Amino acid sequence: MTPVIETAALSKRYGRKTALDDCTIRIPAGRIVGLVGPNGAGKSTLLGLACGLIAPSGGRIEVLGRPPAASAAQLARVGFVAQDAPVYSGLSVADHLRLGARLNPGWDAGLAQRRVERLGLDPAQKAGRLSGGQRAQLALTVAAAKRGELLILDEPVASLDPVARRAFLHDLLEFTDELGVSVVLSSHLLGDLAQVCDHLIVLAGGRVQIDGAVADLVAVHHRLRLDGTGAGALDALPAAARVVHTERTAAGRTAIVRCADPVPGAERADLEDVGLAYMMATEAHR
Ligand SMILES: Nc1ncnc2c1ncn2[C@@H]1O[C@H](COP(=O)(O)OP(=O)(O)OP(=O)(O)O)[C@@H](O)[C@H]1O
Repeated sequence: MTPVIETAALSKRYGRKTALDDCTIRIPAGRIVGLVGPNGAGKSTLLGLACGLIAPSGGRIEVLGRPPAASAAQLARVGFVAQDAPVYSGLSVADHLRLGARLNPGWDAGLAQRRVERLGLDPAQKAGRLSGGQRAQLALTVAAAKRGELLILDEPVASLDPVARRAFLHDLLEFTDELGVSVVLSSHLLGDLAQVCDHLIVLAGGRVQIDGAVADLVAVHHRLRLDGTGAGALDALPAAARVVHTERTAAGRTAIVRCADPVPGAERADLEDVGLAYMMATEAHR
């Protein structure tokens, strides 16, 4: 199956600033991908490249097997919601749907209508008067009703409270299942991503730190509690093990260890442990 996004040595520079460097990833179809990284890691840059909004400085990127934004037909295959869920504040909910219908050849008016009704959005309400959660849902509705094959969402839940975030992500899961669409969403909220993502990409310092199916990543990462300096436990690790990061918290010191074999005394790491360990390890080396 054609990957939804495939890059090779992709880079993007803004003047002398390298925002993305030597990025090589392959995202299979049908995944819900969490893209995480600290501020300035290059997440929006990677998503902008995937949408064809910006051009690479080097390397190659293909989206659904073609260069991004190669044609109007290619643009119609990708739904994009930029950071802060942009909507037209002077236009009503119904105006957004009318505009979507006019601009998108594959517009699914029934889907848009059903979502607006189910979310309880008043069609006559101006978008500028909607809550942050409702605006995010409206932007997602417009992107979804394009009926593309890939949805790219840049920090869609950043401004939402925990209850609205949970509702948004639950809804996203339901309709991606229904539409069979692949999703790439960036977020700082690893706990939220753990609820919905089956593929994780960690970017830090403009570079991909880790990329893979969540099930594969958690299978080879372990959380090891350390006593005192932890020297004993770390010395006893299998030869193939690599300590990704150690951290001191109120509960004591913990190491996140990468190892394909079992690590005696360790627990299975979760998506949050893995994402955070790679981000913090990179920051610690800067
Ligand atoms: N148009 C631009 N001109 C110059 N530098 C830019 C531009 N856009 C991004 N950058 C720089 O590129 C780097 C990556 O930015 P990017 O917005 O991709 O990061 P991000 O991971 O999305 O960050 P955040 O989580 O804060 O949204 C940053 O150092 C940023 O300052």
